[in-house]
Amino acid sequence: MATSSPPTRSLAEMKPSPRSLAVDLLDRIDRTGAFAEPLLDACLGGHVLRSAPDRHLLTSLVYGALRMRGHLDWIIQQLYKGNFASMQDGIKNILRTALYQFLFLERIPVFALVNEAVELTKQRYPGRENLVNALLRNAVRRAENNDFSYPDFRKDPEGHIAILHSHPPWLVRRWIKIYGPERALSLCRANNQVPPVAVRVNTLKTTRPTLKGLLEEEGFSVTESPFSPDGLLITGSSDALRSSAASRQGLFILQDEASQLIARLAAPEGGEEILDLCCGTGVKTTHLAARMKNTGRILAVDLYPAKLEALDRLSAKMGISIVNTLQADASKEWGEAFREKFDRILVDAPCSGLGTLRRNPEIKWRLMPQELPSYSRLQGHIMERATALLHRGGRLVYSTCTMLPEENELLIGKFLSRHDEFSINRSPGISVPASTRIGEDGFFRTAPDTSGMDGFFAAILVKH
Ligand SMILES: C[S@@+](CC[C@H](N)C(=O)[O-])C[C@H]1O[C@@H](n2cnc3c(N)ncnc32)[C@H](O)[C@@H]1O
Repeated sequence: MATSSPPTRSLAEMKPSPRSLAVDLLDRIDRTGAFAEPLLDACLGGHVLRSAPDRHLLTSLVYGALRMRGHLDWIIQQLYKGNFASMQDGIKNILRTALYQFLFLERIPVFALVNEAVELTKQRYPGRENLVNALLRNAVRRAENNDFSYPDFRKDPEGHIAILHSHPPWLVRRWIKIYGPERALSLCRANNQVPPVAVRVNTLKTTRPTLKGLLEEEGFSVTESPFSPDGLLITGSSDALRSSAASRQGLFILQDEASQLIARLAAPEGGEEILDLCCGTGVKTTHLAARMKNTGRILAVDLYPAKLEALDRLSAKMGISIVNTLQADASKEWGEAFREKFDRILVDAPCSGLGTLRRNPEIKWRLMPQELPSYSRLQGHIMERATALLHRGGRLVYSTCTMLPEENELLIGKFLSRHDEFSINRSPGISVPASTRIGEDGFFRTAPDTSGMDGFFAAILVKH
């Protein structure tokens, strides 16, 4: 990919239209490797855009252009005579956002989107506006005449899915091999849908019916989540939800339903000693604490101090006092003081994240297949270290948000072959909606195409 940067302009210097901001954010995502969500939050939080439709358009453009990048780039490459790989990334993003609007959003007049793309190019890449104009007008004309011939699903399922449903070919090939072409198609289709806005109720401060009522009073349309007993699904933008009074009071946290089920699989009880080995910013740690009614103790470990600081802030906001944080590398040897100390351990392992492509579409374009073995290695090392820390009879939950066997079933299979003191807990005593996601092999799985939840995997292990 070309790495040359556009002339730098601060947000303040730019015309604050949703389209120019979308291009700016996409450029930053490409240049810095940042995730879309925090950048969008910061941009929307800065109130550069005031009207709700403009804020919504910005969000749709950033996520849409990322989700459909493979499809959009394929179209551009059908029309561009030069070397697409060496086209400036900023020009690619101008073309992608304009084309995305034309192909996937309704009620945006063609002249408006072409004119704005051309104007933006004039400002940022003077001399290239004719190219952008010609490419966009050509793409619009050919699309209107149904003049693009996409690969046929029966003859070339990999090409069809990769182009039409916008996933990298290597990943489509992997999923076809694992799940077959039909399932790979439905999974990739689902990955391009806008995910539901799901929140987990902070049961230390309120109840699900009470929070539902409060959010409805604030104007949100709310339903109870079908799988997580602690969840609500909200119609509307997460942007508005974040600035709600209920959010400021720490009455909920944004969390996908599948992710909400993981703490339930760990089934912690009040008064226990829990180890959360890869706690991140504490989305699941705070759920564990709530399930324990804020009694007992949780040691929350992560490699990155900034995440632990965020966890401390979240705990305070949610009224949690039983969490201690520790910055450490969970794949390294632990001291004697920790030996068989814990009743339950959660290893929410660092993983490729391929189950969350609806929410983090940038992952599919960033992840390189050659990186996958390093995830499995790290996951294996962290699990090895965890074994000594759990006392006999204790529960070890391994979870990921990915859908590749080497990070999930195969990893646990190898782990069990090395540790006959562990076995899969087949009757973990958890509530019905969560247990329906556990297969005959004892593994917990969710997927966006089968349940509308993110793709999670978990194994509940017990130490004898
Ligand atoms: C899947 S995320 C955890 C998400 C978190 N449990 C939550 O629910 O918010 C995996 C975490 O592992 C952390 N991590 C990566 N390598 C690690 C290591 N060697 N030791 C400890 N933590 C690590 C990452 O910083 C990341 O926060």
